Amino acid sequence: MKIKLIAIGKTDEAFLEEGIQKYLKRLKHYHQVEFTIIPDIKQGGKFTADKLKEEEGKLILQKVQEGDHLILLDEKGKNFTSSEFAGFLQKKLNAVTTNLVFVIGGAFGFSPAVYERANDKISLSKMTFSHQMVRLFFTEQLYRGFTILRGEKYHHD
Ligand SMILES: C[S@@+](CC[C@H](N)C(=O)[O-])C[C@H]1O[C@@H](n2cnc3c(N)ncnc32)[C@H](O)[C@@H]1O
Repeated sequence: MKIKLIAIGKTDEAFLEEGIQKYLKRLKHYHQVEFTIIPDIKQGGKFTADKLKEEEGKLILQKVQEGDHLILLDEKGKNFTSSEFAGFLQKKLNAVTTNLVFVIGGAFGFSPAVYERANDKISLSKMTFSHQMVRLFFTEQLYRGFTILRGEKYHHD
């Protein structure tokens, strides 16, 4: 089973890309994690927010295979401490036999179709972050989660 992380649009800041790559590299020691970027919709700036979410949603759902366990990163999702998130991750690793797919929405979030397909919604904070920054925050939290599960000295409660 792979862990997949999907985001919309190229990471636009070198300082974010550097951090994301740093945690993806560290994650290799724990699990197979695949990061996929869905290219921005051409002329998307001319779309309404709802239309853009709908088109992005179609592309997101094309990447999700039948049976995949789809978890949305969403500011209105379940809130965890990092240790609780590690527990959530462990439960998914035990129970899910298909891919575990985490998705970060586009600048306006997700379409109703994506919400409908989702198995879980998790939040990193009640605050809203840019979809660019969430990539870095989440890869770090995923890494932190694995270190907690292994009892390594990275996280200190
Ligand atoms: C700028 S936010 C979208 C905000 C909002 N839904 C809207 O109406 O515009 C872009 C994406 O970043 C992710 N995101 C932002 N803040 C988050 C948080 N606190 N926890 C988890 N994901 C977050 C979500 O995937 C969200 O769809």
